[in-house]
Amino acid sequence: MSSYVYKTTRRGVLLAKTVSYQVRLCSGNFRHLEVLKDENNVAIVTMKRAPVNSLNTELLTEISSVLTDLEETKCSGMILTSFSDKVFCSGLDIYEIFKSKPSAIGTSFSTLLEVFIKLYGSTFPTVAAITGHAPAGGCVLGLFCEYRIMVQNFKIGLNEDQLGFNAPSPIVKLMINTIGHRNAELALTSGRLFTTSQALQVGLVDEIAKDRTEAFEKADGFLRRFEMIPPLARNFTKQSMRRALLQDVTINREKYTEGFVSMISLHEVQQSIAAYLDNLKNKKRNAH
Ligand SMILES: CCCCCC/C=C\CC(=O)SCCNC(=O)CCNC(=O)[C@H](O)C(C)(C)COP(=O)(O)OP(=O)(O)OC[C@H]1O[C@@H](n2cnc3c(N)ncnc32)[C@H](O)[C@@H]1OP(=O)(O)O
Repeated sequence: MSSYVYKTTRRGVLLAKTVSYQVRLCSGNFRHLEVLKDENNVAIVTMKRAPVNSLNTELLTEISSVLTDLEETKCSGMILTSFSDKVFCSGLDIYEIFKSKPSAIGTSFSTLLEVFIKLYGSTFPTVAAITGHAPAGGCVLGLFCEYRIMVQNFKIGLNEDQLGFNAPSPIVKLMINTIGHRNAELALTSGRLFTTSQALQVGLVDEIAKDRTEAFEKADGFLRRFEMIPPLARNFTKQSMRRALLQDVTINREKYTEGFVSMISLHEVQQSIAAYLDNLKNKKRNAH
């Protein structure tokens, strides 16, 4: 287990260096996730696929399976976060969509849609504690949650156009629902990554935190807003707000997957991804 775990108290979530009697590690054999639950049955799900939490099929499958477990055990809330103080999640694992077999691209995307259905449609309240950069699929994970708290001085957004492909329509809808049509169109067509403060201004995130500890305090504050709200009523309202998009993704999952695979497999798109990866490597080289 990592040296830091999150100790939850009635007064808020605090960083602690040791496992408290109040916090228990969930059962389940996860390679890329740590799942802790407090005495109030709030789960803290920490992605820990070093170095940048890129979403490969294995990590996505683990997230999906945790979400099933949290539903079954009637979890009262969930905080999704990262082990890293630099990157929340770097999006889909580019190496699973670059020069890959259509079946592998399809599996990866379809598993992301499974996470969409379970996380966006969860019966319990969800909050993302975004402790670092959240490009593309990283931003998407945040958007699946109900509330986003982001540590200052990082970047978040849907930069798919920079890689040479477009964000699929359920993601476009999610972005429109969150920041409005005009802002979404401007952001998506340019593959814009927002700084934390720009993201707050436009409504892509709900609160800014100065560091991880504050992000957790605020996440806990968000979950505690519902202490006096009957969970059944809360969930009915949530589901009614999210039903249309959830039904669309559930019914058309296969169609969206086929569309994504066809688009990613195009020669021009593969060329753009190659150029993007070169650029990423050059940036790293020049930084050293
Ligand atoms: C209904 C669902 C619809 C979903 C629609 C589609 C959704 C998503 C599509 C995607 O998510 S495509 C992925 C897009 N991701 C990005 O553009 C992010 C690219 N990465 C970065 O910008 C940076 O790496 C970072 C995240 C800001 C971190 O920067 P840092 O300087 O800390 O680290 P690096 O040196 O750049 O990277 C370290 C190491 O990780 C590799 N890497 C980074 N991102 C990815 C990734 N997404 N997939 C795979 N690998 C990644 C990077 O190449 C470095 O590797 P090495 O050079 O060390 O081998």
